[in-house]
Amino acid sequence: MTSTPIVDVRDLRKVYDDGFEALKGVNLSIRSGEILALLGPNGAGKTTLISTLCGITSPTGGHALVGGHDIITGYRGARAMIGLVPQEVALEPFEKVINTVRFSRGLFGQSRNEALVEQVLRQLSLWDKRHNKLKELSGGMKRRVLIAKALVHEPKVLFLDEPTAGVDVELRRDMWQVVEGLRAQGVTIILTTHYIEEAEAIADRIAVINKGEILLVEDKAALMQRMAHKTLRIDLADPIHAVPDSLHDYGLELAPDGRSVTYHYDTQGGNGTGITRLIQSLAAEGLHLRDIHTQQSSLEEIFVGLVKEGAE
Ligand SMILES: Nc1ncnc2c1ncn2[C@@H]1O[C@H](COP(=O)(O)OP(=O)(O)OP(=O)(O)O)[C@@H](O)[C@H]1O
Repeated sequence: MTSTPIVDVRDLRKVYDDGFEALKGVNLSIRSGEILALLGPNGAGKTTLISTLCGITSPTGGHALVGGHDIITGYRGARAMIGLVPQEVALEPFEKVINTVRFSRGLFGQSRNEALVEQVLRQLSLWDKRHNKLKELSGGMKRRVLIAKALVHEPKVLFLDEPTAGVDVELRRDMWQVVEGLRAQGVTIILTTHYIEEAEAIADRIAVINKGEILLVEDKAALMQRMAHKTLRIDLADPIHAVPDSLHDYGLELAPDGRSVTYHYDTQGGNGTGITRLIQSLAAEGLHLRDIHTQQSSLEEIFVGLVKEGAE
């Protein structure tokens, strides 16, 4: 089933004034109601992509629609649907929490809605601090204020640029809960992160970006499935020319020098890994083992591999 994406990015390009090509034809369809994690190393283009979709930076090529509104020709319509929590904490230090959140609604031309302001502040555990000045808040609370500002105009699509950069583990988990809660309300969430753990914890899908190009967009569950895949390399005491017929069912790969065989297995398989049986079968064939090595393809490895490939 294909439904219309809430954010549809087609061949989006950005060349900065100094000639730097930060987005090299990005294509990305974001589904309504999903949490998409945009994962990439420093300088990959994550902020540029988000800023472009939010109308802060102008693209130099391509198109993007947010809720069916073109980000350039339908700027107002697109912007009205979007909430942005920027990476940098830029708040007026002497302003009170509740006022800064109220003003945010006004900025979008929306009428006062005290009930909503209260709801958002409570949701982010800021209600007790509502009369505090921003300079009196901790770093983590300031980040929550940024989220409150983004939420108070009831966005359908929320961009979070590195929401948990530099915050402690506990607050990171709180933030994840906030994000989950928003998703439950039907908000589509796009978050950028360096933390693979964060993408693993909350994303429905993961997009990997490097050097201005999207390298992969995949359901997290499918990526995790790949993670469950492991390989076992068995070094043999004496080289062999061919895998004995009796070992055929294990699907072993023989190294070209005949000194090792590789076995693939799944840690989530229902019938165990088969390793014990394999080792017994090797012994029954009179093959002696010199060493064994296991390897797991983690999301981290997939990510590092992709980024390295892209660099070549
Ligand atoms: N105004 C600008 N002028 C020229 N180059 C820029 C400008 N803004 C960003 N860049 C470059 O574009 C590239 C992408 O930057 P961007 O901030 O989008 O990356 P990012 O993926 O968000 O990185 P990080 O994880 O470090 O925040 C970088 O090489 C950066 O130096």
